[in-house]
Amino acid sequence: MVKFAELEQPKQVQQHLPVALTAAQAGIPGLQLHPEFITPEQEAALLQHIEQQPWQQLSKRRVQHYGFCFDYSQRGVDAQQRLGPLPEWVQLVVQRMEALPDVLPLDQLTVNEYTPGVGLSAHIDTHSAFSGAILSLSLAGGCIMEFRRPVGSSSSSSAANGSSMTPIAAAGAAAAAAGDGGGDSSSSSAGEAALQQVQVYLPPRALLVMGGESRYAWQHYIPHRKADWVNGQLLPRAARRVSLTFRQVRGRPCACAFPQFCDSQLAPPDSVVERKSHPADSGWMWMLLFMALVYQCCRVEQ
Ligand SMILES: O=C(O)CCC(=O)C(=O)O
Ligand SMILES: [Fe+2]
Repeated sequence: MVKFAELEQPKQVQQHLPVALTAAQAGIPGLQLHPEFITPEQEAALLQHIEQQPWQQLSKRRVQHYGFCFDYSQRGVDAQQRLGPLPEWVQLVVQRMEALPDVLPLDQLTVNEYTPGVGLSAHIDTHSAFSGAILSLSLAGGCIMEFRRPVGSSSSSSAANGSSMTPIAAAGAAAAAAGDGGGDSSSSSAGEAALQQVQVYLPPRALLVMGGESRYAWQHYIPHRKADWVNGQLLPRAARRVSLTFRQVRGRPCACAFPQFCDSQLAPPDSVVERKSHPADSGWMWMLLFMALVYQCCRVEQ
């Protein structure tokens, strides 16, 4: 079973930050943004097909899975459990996506429905679960998607001058390593680490392609809020945003160029991610034990 890394979101609201409307403005290597990738008619047809399929209710949003099932308890997919090919009604779009640079043949689709106020926690889609680029097609509504990664760990300098890139301080950056459950920033051994953060606006019908560094080294997330500030304009979230996330399920370990973020290339999580604090780990516990010992010794002396 392969896992899906999910991390805490930064707490601060950043209304003042510029929001990228194009991939060039975002400046994240490997990121592509294709506005109006589909027509309003194609969007309506996709929504109609989706509406005829059964939804799985999660705590805050509804989802559908095609190709392979996504196991939320494990935050991963079982590559041995194939549901079947992607549905007929999505094939035309899939063919166009597969013609884009960096996109491998796609065999897994997750449909997410977000209502206003609902977002998605920060994560890097698990390296060992999916090969190559991750694609997200937005339907019905738009939202800001935010990207972040620790400053100074970039393998490419092309990101440095991105107009929408802002260094911020946030805790627990090292937990971005693909280990699961490393999101307790207060217990991270990395302490406060500087992050680069980029906000990208995803309008309906736009296709986002996360390839290369943007897929393997940057966390992405959707803030849980009811409106987005986009360059001075407050855009209320639509009644719903439906996203189609396309991926290729990986059959073998990941050998990407970002081992610090790669669960295939890291040692088992216990040895690299600081475990959550246990009472016995605290200095106070040892101090109490020591005092009890001294007390016992003193009593024996008497
Ligand atoms: O809703 C989206 O656009 C992104 C979904 C996503 O990041 C994911 O399913 O891993
Ligand atoms: Fe994702």
